[in-house]
Amino acid sequence: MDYILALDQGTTSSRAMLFDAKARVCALAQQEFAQHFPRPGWVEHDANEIWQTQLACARQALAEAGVAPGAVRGVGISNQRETTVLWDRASGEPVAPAIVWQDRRTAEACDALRAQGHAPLIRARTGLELDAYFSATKLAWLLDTVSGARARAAAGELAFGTIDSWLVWRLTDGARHVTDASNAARTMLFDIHRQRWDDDLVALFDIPRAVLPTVVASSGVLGECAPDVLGATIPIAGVAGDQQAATFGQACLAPGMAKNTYGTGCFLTLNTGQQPVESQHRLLTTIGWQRPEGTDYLLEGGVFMAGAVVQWLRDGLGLIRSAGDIEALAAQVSDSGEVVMVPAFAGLGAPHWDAYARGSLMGMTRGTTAAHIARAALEAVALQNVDLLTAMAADGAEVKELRVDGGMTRNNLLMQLQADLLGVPVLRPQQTETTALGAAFLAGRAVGVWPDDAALAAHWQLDRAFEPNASADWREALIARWHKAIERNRGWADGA
Ligand SMILES: Nc1ncnc2c1ncn2[C@@H]1O[C@H](COP(=O)(O)OP(=O)(O)O)[C@@H](O)[C@H]1O
Ligand SMILES: O=P(O)(O)OC[C@H](O)CO
Repeated sequence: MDYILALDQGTTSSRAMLFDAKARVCALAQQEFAQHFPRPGWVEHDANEIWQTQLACARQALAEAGVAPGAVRGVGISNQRETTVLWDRASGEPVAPAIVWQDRRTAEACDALRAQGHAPLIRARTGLELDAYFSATKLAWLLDTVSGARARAAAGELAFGTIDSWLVWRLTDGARHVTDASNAARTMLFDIHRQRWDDDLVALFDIPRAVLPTVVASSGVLGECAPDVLGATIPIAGVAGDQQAATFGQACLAPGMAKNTYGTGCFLTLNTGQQPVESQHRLLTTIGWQRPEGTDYLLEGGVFMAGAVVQWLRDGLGLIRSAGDIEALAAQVSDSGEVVMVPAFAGLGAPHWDAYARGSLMGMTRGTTAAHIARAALEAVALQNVDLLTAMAADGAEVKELRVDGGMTRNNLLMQLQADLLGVPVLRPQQTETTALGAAFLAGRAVGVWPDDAALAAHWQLDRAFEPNASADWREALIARWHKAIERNRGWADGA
């Protein structure tokens, strides 16, 4: 039997999964690691802890499955994107804590670049919105702030990478300093059309070239694990950012196919084939995966708060004891009693991009209960995705059905609400570990475990389809009320 080991390095935990050639999970290991919030708006990770937890999970998955490392045909990596690591090439030690994608410390630097008129160039080259979310300003901040870093970087002593680069560096014992095109596309330094580092942007952010990794394909052998890391010289054969990997794992391999991942936030991606679609509605254009046969592009919309809203109802308000309880609570009422929640706790992402919006609950009366608030929270998650799909449609990219994954998709009420509010079927597959599966697919295709894309698509099995089943009047009323609430939230925080 052939095996592929998938490493899924997420924002809050590292996971490793061993898949067999039938795409079945043979073992799964997971370890959480520490989140550091040294100042308001700052989010940091210890890159060494990321590596240690990831390595421990990989070893544990192999041990639990009882599979000899030599039987693993390839390693695939999917990772939290944008998070920025800068390390010393000689010692292999990070020179500072990793700056996480959620970190807002460079928001003002982005405001200044916007005021200088750089946003259109950035969008044209990278497909991205000028925002602190992406790696470029984080890397510039590290180079400016860590003593001596810029000079050492220019002298070739330091290496920059997103988490994929960092893991490959450690897996290969420093032999390979690479990133795949889907991760490079999230740095705000990469020309997604020519598929190379962009000279103008590298100059704009004042990044020494020597610090950048070599960009490689998302599917293809890019190096080998050093023998003492996992006990054999296993090829590293697939790498992609986690949302791109999940799109691949959902077998959204043809233009027009879309998936939405409901985790802490929501990330909706639509495959637009080998043509990048330039959004006129503030969605992101990004590389899905680069392969020898070509590059597939995605349109992407991300919202910051989805499952995190449920966590807030649990931990912040104490309305529920566990995340799953929200379904029964919200089902006690047939509507939210006209209560609207705008979950802009960390500003609003696509398509609104308002860093200064803040969360609110509106429309409450003396009759409002916890059940109404719970229902409004689920509606808010679904309504944020309505805005994303509407923006995609306005960009000429129609979504006819939506494949879903992530922890929140267990919630049947939310899935039905989503279908009703979108007006398209929502399809939940049996295999919801799509991120790791996508990394395994990318690696497995490269080393011949699966002969073609049709073999991947054959592994997608439906668990349940949620069909839209609501009147247009109901839908339009909810969406109109939602937009009214969004308008009241814009620019709420000081500094706007
Ligand atoms: N039954 C449920 N209903 C609503 N939300 C849920 C449910 N189960 C889990 N969640 C939410 O899903 C999220 C976990 O999903 P997961 O895919 O593991 O997220 P991530 O990978 O971003 O950590 C949590 O934020 C949790 O609040
Ligand atoms: O680690 P996740 O699953 O929350 O994903 C994070 C995204 O890659 C951020 O862009």
